[in-house]
Amino acid sequence: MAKSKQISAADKQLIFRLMRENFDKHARWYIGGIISMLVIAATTSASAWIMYDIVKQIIRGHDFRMVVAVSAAVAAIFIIKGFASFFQVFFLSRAGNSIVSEQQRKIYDRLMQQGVAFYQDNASSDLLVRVTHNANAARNIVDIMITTFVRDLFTVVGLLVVMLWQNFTLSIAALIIGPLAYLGVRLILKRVRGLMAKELSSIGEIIKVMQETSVGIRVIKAFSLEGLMKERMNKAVCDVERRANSIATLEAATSPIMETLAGLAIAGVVLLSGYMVVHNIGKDVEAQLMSFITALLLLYEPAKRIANVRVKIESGMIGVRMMFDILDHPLSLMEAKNAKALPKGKGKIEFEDVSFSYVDDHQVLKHINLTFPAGKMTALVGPSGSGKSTMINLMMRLYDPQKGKIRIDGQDLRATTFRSLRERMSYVGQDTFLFQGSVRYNISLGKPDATEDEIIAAAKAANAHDFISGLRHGYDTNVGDNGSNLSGGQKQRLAIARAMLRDSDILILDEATSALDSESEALIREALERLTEDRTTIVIAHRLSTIASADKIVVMQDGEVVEEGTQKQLLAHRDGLYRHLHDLQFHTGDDVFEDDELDDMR
Ligand SMILES: Nc1ncnc2c1ncn2[C@@H]1O[C@H](COP(=O)(O)OP(=O)(O)OP(=O)(O)O)[C@@H](O)[C@H]1O
Repeated sequence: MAKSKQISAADKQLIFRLMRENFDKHARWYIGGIISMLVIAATTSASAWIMYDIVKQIIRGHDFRMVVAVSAAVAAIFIIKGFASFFQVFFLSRAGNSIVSEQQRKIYDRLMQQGVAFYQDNASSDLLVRVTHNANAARNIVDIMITTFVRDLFTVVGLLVVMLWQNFTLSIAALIIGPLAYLGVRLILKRVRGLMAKELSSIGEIIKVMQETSVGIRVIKAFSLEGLMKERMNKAVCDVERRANSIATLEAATSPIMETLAGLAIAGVVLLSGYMVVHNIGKDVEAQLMSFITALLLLYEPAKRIANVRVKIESGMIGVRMMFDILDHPLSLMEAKNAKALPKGKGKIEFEDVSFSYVDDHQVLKHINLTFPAGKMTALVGPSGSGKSTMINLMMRLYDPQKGKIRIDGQDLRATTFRSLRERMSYVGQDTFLFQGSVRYNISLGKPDATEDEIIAAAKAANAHDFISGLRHGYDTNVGDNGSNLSGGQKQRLAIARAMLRDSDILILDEATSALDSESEALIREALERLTEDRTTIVIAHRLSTIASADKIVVMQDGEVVEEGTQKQLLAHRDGLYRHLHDLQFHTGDDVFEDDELDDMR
């Protein structure tokens, strides 16, 4: 962490970058805001200056017209200042709100570019804090920088000119407190930094507990984990409360320091000026002193804000740093500069000597050489952890293999644009994810410009139309949070309808392992048969029916392909792994096997 003495060079660069990136876009608002602030600074100084004329006219004035002119000037100064304050807020809040939305868009765009690996390394609660809190921190820093260094600084300079002009000796006496105030604030800075970082991580923990509660509520209830969750939440909430208190105390601690110093300075000035009046030193001394003391009193607030600016910047910089961390985080998966679209083809997929590991010391796939024939169904089978899902992850280019090549219709995936690759594929997974919205919306995600007829045809082909028609609002029924208003089998059929609508020539299917009731299972099986027809299909197969209808079966073990062939060929291998897996399932009487299918297989 940087020393407390100065804002670190890295932070200065970030602030500069933040200002540069945001100033151009919102120049109109900022220029309006800056002009308003200059007017505020000028009118504030003028209001101190005019005290001289007020006192002079009242005490010694013989010309009533001058008195009228002075009072008109006073009114004008205050009216102008009032309008300038309005425009300052008007312009700066527009710029500020626009910065927040701009930064949030930028962060989200960057997150969208990141590969799956990034999301595994970063907790979603942490990302949430970054999108919500940190974008606001960026706005605050820009606001603080501009108001402090334009409005407050110019006000202070204007008032200092008034003071020096009115009485040089008193000015020097009063200004001795400046360096003392600076020393006082420095003491506070260091602690604020550490506390802010900790407070943010506690806020992240609150969000994490809340997310886990919402997603895992069934498990929490079933295992009576309410107490445990409450304890976690309580701890996080207390941490935030404690740190917020400490930060507030520290920020407030600048007040007694500043008030004491200001009190001493003003008392000193009163003493000195009293002496001058008593001994009649100087011309129009009373008028001068009124103007001087007004300027000194007006100086206090902006000077305090300037002295405090580092504490404020320190607090905000934690969020800004976190924001730039995300914006500058290298992309885990990049599209090649000269990437080409994947041309329409039959959908043949080849793995050539592919090796892959998620983490350095654990190789998950080892030298895979394999072809998935175009227009045919290939089933991947093998024990849990053998690498089946990883094969699919690589095929969709969610990760890149460390070694070897994957080609679709002869084109290397690394030389292919993400969009064209993903457009050629549909994916139906074990856990169907549904987005907040209607049934229609969720199906249409397969092809956003689909017509109503196409959506209904896809739902019919997926055996989903009947149940959808029976829902309260038919296709307009809201599916709830991640489809919570639908059953597992219904959700799966919606996913199949989505893939039907997409009508891509490669289909990737991760079959559900969880048991469905037999009617649901039959409907899904029938829908899948329709979906997989004449498509290159790669399926992680758990059901015997799927394996039996596959054109090719690939058996995996410990990241290697140990057998491949048709069902018949593999069963003929008495000592083969497939034969072993098959016998194991058969003898356990797993209900996914049906007698007639087993007879067929033999
Ligand atoms: N994101 C990840 N980070 C690190 N290791 C992972 C990750 N995903 C999977 N693995 C590891 O890679 C290996 C292969 O996992 P994979 O999910 O491909 O197996 P699988 O055959 O699909 O298993 P299952 O049938 O249980 O789904 C396992 O040892 C697993 O622990």
